Amino acid sequence: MTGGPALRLRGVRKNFGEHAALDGVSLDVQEGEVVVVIGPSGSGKSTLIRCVHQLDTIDAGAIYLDGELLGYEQHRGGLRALGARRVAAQRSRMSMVFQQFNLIPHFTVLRNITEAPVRVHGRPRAEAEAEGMELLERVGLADRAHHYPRQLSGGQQQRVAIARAVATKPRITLFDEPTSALDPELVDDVLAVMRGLAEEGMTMIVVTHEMAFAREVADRCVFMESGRIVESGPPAELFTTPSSPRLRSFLARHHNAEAFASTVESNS
Ligand SMILES: Nc1ncnc2c1ncn2[C@@H]1O[C@H](COP(=O)(O)OP(=O)(O)OP(=O)(O)O)[C@@H](O)[C@H]1O
Repeated sequence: MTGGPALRLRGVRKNFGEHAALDGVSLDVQEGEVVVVIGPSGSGKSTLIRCVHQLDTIDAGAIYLDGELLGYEQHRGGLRALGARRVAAQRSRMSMVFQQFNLIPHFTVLRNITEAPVRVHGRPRAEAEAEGMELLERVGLADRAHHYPRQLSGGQQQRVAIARAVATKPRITLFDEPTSALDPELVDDVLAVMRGLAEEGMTMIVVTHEMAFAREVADRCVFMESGRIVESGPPAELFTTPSSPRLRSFLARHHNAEAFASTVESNS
């Protein structure tokens, strides 16, 4: 730990062919901060956190975790890419929760959670299991510890995936639209688990279309468009007095969609 931000992005660029999915993104995430990334489809939100987690390599700029450059090292006055083992070691200090929960089907719920702490972080199994049970308690699934993923609903599987992500005590947890593959009635339980982690001071970046979650839980909201951060700030400011016209029209579209959904709900 450095006393600086937990995560720092400077001028990050990611190209897919001719197209810049990230076009010079700079962002600091402080320890304990919850940053929620919003923006239209294709604006680069997922690419941003995939680059942080080193699932995608970057084409320019730099990303630092606790002051350590990710993916590259100084070599003969320039930079060279790190080997796979060192990248894996850096990645093991972060966790990511995906849209699709990807639990290992032939492992029990508890084993899904303890596998990385035991195999990657060398924790004694008994200790990892005790902590795994505590985590399951926190996500409301202690009674499912010895079930298999197929015996759980999508929302329950996602809560297990979140417990798995935080079991390694990551410096930062990245969420990529964690509720968008779920039936609407399962979304709230997952968001409640994430809200609990935020209240405990976990450092998080959350990509989501859940505007109420962004408004209520984010310390800072980042609005992206065309691979750039157009505006960022505390949600109370961003949502009430957006300065960019693009953010204003994005919020209006979402507001209309939410108002429509609540009318349908109250009429049903
Ligand atoms: N593997 C890939 N190959 C080619 N283009 C890609 C790839 N991944 C993303 N892109 C492109 O990069 C841009 C940013 O995509 P990204 O998935 O980051 O957007 P997003 O804001 O997360 O969108 P959504 O809200 O729809 O998930 C898009 O134009 C997308 O088509």
